[in-house]
Amino acid sequence: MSGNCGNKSSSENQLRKYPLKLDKLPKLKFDDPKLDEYIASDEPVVIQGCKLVASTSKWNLDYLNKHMNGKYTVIVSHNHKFKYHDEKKMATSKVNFQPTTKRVKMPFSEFAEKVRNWKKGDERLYLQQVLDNSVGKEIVDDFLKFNWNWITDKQIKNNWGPLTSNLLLVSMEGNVTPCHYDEQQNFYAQVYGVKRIILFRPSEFKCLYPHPVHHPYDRQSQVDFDKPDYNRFPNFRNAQGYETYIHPGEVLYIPMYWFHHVESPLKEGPTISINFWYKAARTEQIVYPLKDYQKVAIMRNVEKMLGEALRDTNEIGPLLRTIADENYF
Ligand SMILES: C[C@@H](CC(=O)O)C(=O)C(=O)O
Ligand SMILES: [Zn+2]
Repeated sequence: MSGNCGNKSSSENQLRKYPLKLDKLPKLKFDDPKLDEYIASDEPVVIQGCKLVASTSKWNLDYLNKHMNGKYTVIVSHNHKFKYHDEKKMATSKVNFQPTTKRVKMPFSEFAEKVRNWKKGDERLYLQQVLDNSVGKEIVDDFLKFNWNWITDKQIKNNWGPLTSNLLLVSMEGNVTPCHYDEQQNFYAQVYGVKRIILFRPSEFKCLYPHPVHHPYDRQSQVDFDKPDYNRFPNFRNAQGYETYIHPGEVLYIPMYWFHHVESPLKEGPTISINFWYKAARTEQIVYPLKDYQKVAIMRNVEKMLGEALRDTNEIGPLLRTIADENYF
């Protein structure tokens, strides 16, 4: 792998430039008493030394190639962006939607070979495989040796729901997962290489313009960070975000509903990460004032309810404008 991943400056000049004001995220040791306060208050933080995925310290492309002998989910993109689309919503969506990526099943050996021999102009690949028993015995053994005590302690302490999945993420250098939010809590563990993650509070919703709920790009920002359209998205100029670079062994807590943009540095080889998605805690008692993510959840429910009531999702926008329009009040 070229470049010195440990040196942030080598990663920095391998990064794409965005017109954003970004503060640094805190990095805390796993036994820092402040850590649990961050997680309990849905604030992102990088955790060091928790050894969550210490059993993957020997993982690299060769090791995975040796022990993953099946076919795995690989996303293919004709550019560096891997914007997620909901295939179920493609079927029901009223918009003329053309996805920019496709999802294929590919032997790991073919994936590794294409990554190694990639040249400018080739399609880009991003392996995104749910860790299940389709991977080899050694990988399962490594999985069983994750620091489940540590992460289960966090799950219970914060009253989270069940672990829904672990996604194994093997990215080519330079790949980008554009800005989006998820509705689950996420411990994002870095295994190999350095990854850059830019995050925004749920309250930055107005600056990031996520697609409508019924759109296949639901939860994804409409703003192209590489060339923002300020006429359509003027508030993007005021987006206030955070940035961090996570190194092997570090774990980033990405709170649910926080927007995040993830990228692998341009010329530092493939990166490997594993995420841990947990269902959110059930809201026992509603406390006012509501949190910003609760307001995003309410907006989502209004869109869903209107979609059901109106049937034609093209009518949701005009009806909301009628309600919001000052002529009405
Ligand atoms: C898939 C991942 C992004 C990436 O690793 O490229 C992500 O968005 C998440 O774990 O919530
Ligand atoms: Zn995500």
